[in-house]
Amino acid sequence: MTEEQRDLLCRGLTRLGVPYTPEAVERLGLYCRRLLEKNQVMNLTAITDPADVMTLHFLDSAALLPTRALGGRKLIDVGTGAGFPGLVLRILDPTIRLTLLDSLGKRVEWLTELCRELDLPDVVLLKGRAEELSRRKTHREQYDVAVSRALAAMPMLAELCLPYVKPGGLFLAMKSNKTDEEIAGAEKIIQALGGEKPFVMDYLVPGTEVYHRVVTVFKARPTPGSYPRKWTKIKETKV
Ligand SMILES: C[S@@+](CC[C@H](N)C(=O)[O-])C[C@H]1O[C@@H](n2cnc3c(N)ncnc32)[C@H](O)[C@@H]1O
Repeated sequence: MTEEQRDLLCRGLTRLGVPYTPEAVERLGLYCRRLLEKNQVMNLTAITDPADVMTLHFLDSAALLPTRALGGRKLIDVGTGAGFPGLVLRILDPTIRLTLLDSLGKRVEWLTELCRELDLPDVVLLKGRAEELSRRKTHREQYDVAVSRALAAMPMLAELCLPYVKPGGLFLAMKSNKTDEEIAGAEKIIQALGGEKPFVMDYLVPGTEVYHRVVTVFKARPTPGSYPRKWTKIKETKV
């Protein structure tokens, strides 16, 4: 990582109010390098400039840390892709007990290799479809927090994520700030899945002029056994 990139990252973390150690910054530097190297041969991200990785991937992911009590929590990142936001959260807060889930075997294999190289042996990696794995006892309502970014529109996303969350836990969806309609359209299904009315908070991604949003759903009740439905049904959900 160049001095400039390190500066961009550290200033952004400070602006977000996220504490960091030199080890965490080193790990993020290596993560960025491996991501861009692998991206030459495997589709991991549309972002190819290291400075944009610092802001639009790392700082955007880190924006979940200051406002939410994630420390010590069991957290699942659903549809993690190249590890966003989950792996960034775990690097910056080593007390998070992290599971990364994705349906694409090649991405999960790459993440497994990356976690080995970053010396993060406690990160659990799962290959499978979100709507199938949440039916297993070992995953259903076993997590304090489910997070997800850029996986699906809010009504579908809620059905993919809320079944993982224990009653009393949280579902955090990372969205663009132009999602009022899809969030309003998800209220009914969120309630059916055991969640309360979503709470929306917009933030500026440090080092950019981009506003993103965190949608927080508190899970008040268990998810009925009829959810999640099969993918063919889920995707018919109107936005
Ligand atoms: C657009 S990418 C977003 C990746 C990452 N969260 C990010 O923000 O950069 C969506 C990811 O979700 C995965 N995915 C899509 N449908 C899924 C499902 N039903 N269950 C699990 N993963 C899924 C895809 O393989 C892909 O890696």
